[in-house]
Amino acid sequence: MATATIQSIAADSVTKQEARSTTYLASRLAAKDTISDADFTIPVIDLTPSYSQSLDDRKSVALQIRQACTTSGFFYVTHHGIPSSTLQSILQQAERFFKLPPASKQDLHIKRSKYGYGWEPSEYTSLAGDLESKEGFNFGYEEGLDRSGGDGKYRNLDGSDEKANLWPNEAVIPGFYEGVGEYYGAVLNLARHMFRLFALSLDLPENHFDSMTTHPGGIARLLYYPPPKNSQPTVSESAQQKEQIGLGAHSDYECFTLLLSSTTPGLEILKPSGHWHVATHIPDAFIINVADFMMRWTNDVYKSTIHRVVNRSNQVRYSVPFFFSVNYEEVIETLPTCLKDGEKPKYRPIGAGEYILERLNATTKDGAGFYGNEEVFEKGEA
Ligand SMILES: O=C(O)CCC(=O)C(=O)O
Ligand SMILES: [Fe+2]
Repeated sequence: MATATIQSIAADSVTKQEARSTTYLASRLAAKDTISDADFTIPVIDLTPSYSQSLDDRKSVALQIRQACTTSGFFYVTHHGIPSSTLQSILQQAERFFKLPPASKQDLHIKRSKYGYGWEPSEYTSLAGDLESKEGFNFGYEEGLDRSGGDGKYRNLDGSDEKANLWPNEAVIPGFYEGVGEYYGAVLNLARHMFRLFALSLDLPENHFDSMTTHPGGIARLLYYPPPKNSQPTVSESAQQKEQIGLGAHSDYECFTLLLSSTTPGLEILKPSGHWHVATHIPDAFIINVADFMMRWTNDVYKSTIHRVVNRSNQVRYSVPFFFSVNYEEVIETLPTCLKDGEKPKYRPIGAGEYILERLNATTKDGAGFYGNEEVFEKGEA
């Protein structure tokens, strides 16, 4: 089993330090990982048995999840129950959104949000100091998007209860909210199902996380990656300076991410050797990866792995990550099943919303956040 640790983070260190994106990234890159590239696989997990009445069938899927989460931290899922038409239609909504004239997107600018919601123009936000070519649209959980109807208790990342999403006007892009809602509702259901499998995979009762995901954090993004401006981009390491970064190297913040993308490849996952693995596109599959909050919760038993996006093709790439968390007011402590006899937790208890907001703001200049800020990172200071 891999033994990567985040060396710079002591048990009770403040998360402000941990959160700083370049510091965090550097510490993760410096962490020693004992698995080899040969053990670094991104398995394809067929979810069919996870819907079986038999607990043993469900546990067989959980075991595969555990294997992936303790090594590469990434896996594909197929036969997840979301119709292909729903997947295609959210990618079409993304295409429609990004084709809107910039003037229609200005009202939704991310600088109008305290939580990083709304429209991110190209080269506006950055995860690792790179000028990122991607354009994005971010939104969070709201009850209207939850097929379970929710329980009326949703709170924003900072505990407030105002409505925080920034939606385009229906007249500007008719059917957008409904289309996004169809997808969000479906992926939220799948995420709750996955959490039950995660519970089994961690030797916990299957319903362990259910009560923590009744009005959960669930930030989704529509992302657009233009083809590179350079004429002949190449995957060779020597040509790295020619790469046009779509989304800088990072690990995700929440519990786990479900990623849908168009057929254009671009997702690159950092292997133990330091080389990038270019993820293959599998039609109708999701890529799921462990995120930092889950890594922390499991005392590093589950790995969140660094990844980035570089579009090396001459086609546009669209993607729709969904970052799943628990109810933001939950305070989490290391899961007991992740501690060996006598082992101490590496991390202090922390609130889910508090942690994610700090990580989000840490990607901005002086940690000031996006709200009201015209410039959110120092361009050219990688
Ligand atoms: O667009 C992708 O393929 C990945 C996006 C991603 O890693 C993110 O938004 O955190
Ligand atoms: Fe990511």
